Amino acid sequence: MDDKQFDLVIRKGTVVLIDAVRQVDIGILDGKIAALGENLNYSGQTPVYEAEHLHILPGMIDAHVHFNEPSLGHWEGFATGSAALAAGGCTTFIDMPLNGVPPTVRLSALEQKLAAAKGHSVVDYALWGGLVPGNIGNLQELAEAGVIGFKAFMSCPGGEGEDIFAEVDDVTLYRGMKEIARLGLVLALHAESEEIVSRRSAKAQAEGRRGALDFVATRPIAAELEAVNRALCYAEQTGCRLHFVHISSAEGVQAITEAKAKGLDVTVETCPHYLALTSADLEQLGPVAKCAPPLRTAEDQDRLWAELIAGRLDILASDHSPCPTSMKQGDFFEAWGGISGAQSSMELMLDEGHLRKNVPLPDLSRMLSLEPAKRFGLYPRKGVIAVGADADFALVDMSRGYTLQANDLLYRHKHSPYVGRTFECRVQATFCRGSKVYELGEGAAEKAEGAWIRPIMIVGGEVGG
Ligand SMILES: NC(=O)NC(NC(N)=O)C(=O)[O-]
Ligand SMILES: [Zn+2]
Ligand SMILES: [Zn+2]
Repeated sequence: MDDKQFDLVIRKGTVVLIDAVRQVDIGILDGKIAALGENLNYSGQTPVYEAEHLHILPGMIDAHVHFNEPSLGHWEGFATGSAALAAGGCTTFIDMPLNGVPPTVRLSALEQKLAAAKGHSVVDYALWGGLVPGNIGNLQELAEAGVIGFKAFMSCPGGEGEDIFAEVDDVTLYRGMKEIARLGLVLALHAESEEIVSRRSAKAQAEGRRGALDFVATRPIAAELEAVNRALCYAEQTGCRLHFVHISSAEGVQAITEAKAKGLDVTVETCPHYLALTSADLEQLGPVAKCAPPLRTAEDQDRLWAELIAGRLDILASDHSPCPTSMKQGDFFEAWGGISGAQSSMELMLDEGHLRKNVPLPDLSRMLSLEPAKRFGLYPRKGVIAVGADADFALVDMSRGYTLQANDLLYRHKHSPYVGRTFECRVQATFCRGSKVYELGEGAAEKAEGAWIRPIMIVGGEVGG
């Protein structure tokens, strides 16, 4: 008997590999991919999932979500947020250090975050720490505990209360970068100039200009570009590795691409909403589509697509920043800034990118899974379909169209700018470490067995994590 034994075989799916798409069987043992190949041998008792009509991609690694626990679980929590991600083909997320209270800016807060997550997430997760004025002395304890990197805001993130996540001043940013360089981690930046944004915003509101396009005009591409260039200047001086979150413009991508050519260790993320929605949609849909940086014009969006198609974007992430529906109504300046989109990221990118624009599946998968895994120390365990990696997959039906209804959403609050949108493909099932965490028609798994993943990294020459 040379039959290999597996816990599960996923049979005859069209599998997206790093540089090819092939119809193969996947043999899974102990949560890992144990074999890949045409017509694997296995015993008659082995459970089989028939995937002949499905594409199989590495599970998305969503490097940018805000799940708001502890304290703001009534906005979104690990249970509902992770269920929505599973329904969207995501198998690992990295939770931002805000808008939970306290924000994840010191060890005690990280412990509260971990306690809130434990036993509630259906997919795996890693955590961001935060860099804010006054906490540079806390970065090391957070790094040692296993955060994936640090996040800072160059403009005011919004939110209320005492223990708020504040934007960095330039001195904190510079000194924080020096410390993060020493710790060997990445600094993720929300890059918009507070100076430009706050002045324009105050003026527009004082003059009673409060519509969708008035809001957009307060956060121009120039505000993004100025912040990107200032941060790149500090990165060059400090040697800090940078990751720019949610870059909304081709200009921003180009500045980052030039910095890479100069040898800086920097990566760029955009979000599906900048590729799928425009400022005209914001006018039409209302504050449900409000985010910062804001949605751009159709021409700007075309140029961002051109950057993606040229291979100059590293990471696609949702920036799921949910809130109660009541906070997404009314005035464009007062409504919460943040889009609920986590469930739709992969379907949007497959539909808009692959089915409509012919972006090859391995290229999309690189931005959805491989690059985030590599950048944040999760590779080779995650981010790829290869023998030895975790059995994390999205099974997608590329010919099953549907129109998204609010009731399809598994978020705590069932709003999204994509409700009513028709998708040409649909996630059929999601597996995390070999366990099915979602199936269309059944919903997300009842057992929340997602694990906290710490980065595999080199600190001062020693392997940590
Ligand atoms: N406080 C937030 O969650 N902000 C987020 N809001 C957005 N993007 O509109 C973000 O990532 O900047
Ligand atoms: Zn942001
Ligand atoms: Zn965000």
